[in-house]
Amino acid sequence: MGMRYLTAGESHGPQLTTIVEGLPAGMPLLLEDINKELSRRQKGYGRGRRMQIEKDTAQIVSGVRHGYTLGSPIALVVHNNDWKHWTNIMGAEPLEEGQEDEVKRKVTRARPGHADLNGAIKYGHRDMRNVLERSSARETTVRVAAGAIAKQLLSLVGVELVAHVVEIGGIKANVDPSMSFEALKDMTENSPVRCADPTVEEDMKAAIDEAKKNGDSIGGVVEVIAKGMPVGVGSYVHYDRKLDGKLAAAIMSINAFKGVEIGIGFEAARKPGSEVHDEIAWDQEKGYYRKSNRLGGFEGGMTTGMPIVIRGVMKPIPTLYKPLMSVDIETKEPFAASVERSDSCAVPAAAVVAEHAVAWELANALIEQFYSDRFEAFADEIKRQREYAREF
Ligand SMILES: Cc1cc2nc3c(=O)[nH]c(=O)nc-3n(C[C@H](O)[C@H](O)[C@H](O)COP(=O)(O)O)c2cc1C
Ligand SMILES: C=C(O[C@@H]1CC(C(=O)O)=C[C@@H](OP(=O)(O)O)[C@H]1O)C(=O)O
Repeated sequence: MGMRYLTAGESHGPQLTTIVEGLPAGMPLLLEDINKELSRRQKGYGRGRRMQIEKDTAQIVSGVRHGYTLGSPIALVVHNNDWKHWTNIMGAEPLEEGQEDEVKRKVTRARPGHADLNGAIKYGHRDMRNVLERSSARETTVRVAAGAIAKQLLSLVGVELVAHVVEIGGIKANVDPSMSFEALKDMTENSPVRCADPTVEEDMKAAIDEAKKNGDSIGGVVEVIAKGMPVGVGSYVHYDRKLDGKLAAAIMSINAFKGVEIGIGFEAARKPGSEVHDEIAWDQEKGYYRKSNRLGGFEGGMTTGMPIVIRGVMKPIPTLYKPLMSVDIETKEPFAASVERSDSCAVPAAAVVAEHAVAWELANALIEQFYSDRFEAFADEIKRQREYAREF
């Protein structure tokens, strides 16, 4: 059995919660490992005022003692600072007489591109706040917290990840593809936005400013690279065991993501097979390896041992200051959507989310394949697999 996690929490409710279950006992885990990732998710040019209100830090409320996992479920909580402005609007208790006027009026105007209308119809909510509170990407805070635990597990068994922004609003970062993983990791330590030419980063910022000035928003492409996965994780034997499929689903599940590529991805459609597949070689030190990595670390739904390279496309933020036309569900009248507060670009934050979504799937795949209730035995099993695969 693998790991699992649940998240709960509304964007303007008191807190976000995650429960992570299925981790072996005895794994070192520090709160600072999680908080470091939460703070990375909050950075990035183009975010709205909400990010100035929140200073995301987690609290571990179960499953860890004196810096080690216990094998019991790990529960984490992140408090929403903004909650204090929303206590009446978001309270769990029924409203008292006369209180209705105090709370903000119902949200009845659906934003194109958001979950508002479909969610309202599906769940029968006449107040779309009941939809937007949970469909908000605020939830990605605790996905990152759960992913940070996964990242810690991966790092302890020799798997490292890096995430970076490939393009924003059509402006490409043009990071040198031959750059080493370690150099890319160093370069993106403080920000996933790093461009071959630093002036390009300024161009990206200018494009975000321009979009904002026009009441618009822009999207982009992010890339996650994971290095050090052992060979043969995942499986070809059944569709739902294919690890590349699980990773694609994980990326697509992030708010506003519209496409996924592994390796050269869509480019493979335009190239002959001889320029797509990677030649196989062996040497004493590395064991089996590929001379190139155009397939991004996967053959047959299983890891090849080469770096996993996965990209995701984030659409522009749907809440726009320049209104798009929509319909009010109370009056059925058309209206031009207006907004109080929103991000104009969240691609850098989304890169950090993508990294953690990938980390979760990779850690889970390792747990499924090499599980032990004791972390040490689990890590030893992975070491043995590496030796076995090298000599095979
Ligand atoms: C980090 C991050 C921040 C986001 N910020 C906003 C925002 O401020 N306003 C907004 O309308 N959408 C924002 N989104 C996107 C919406 O959450 C998303 O478009 C919406 O939930 C509908 O889901 P879908 O786009 O996947 O169909 C953000 C997404 C991410 C990943
Ligand atoms: C709160 C976060 O992102 C939010 C995601 C979001 C949306 O609609 O997805 C809308 C905005 O929320 P608000 O309306 O409160 O400003 C963003 O700030 C976060 O990333 O932590």
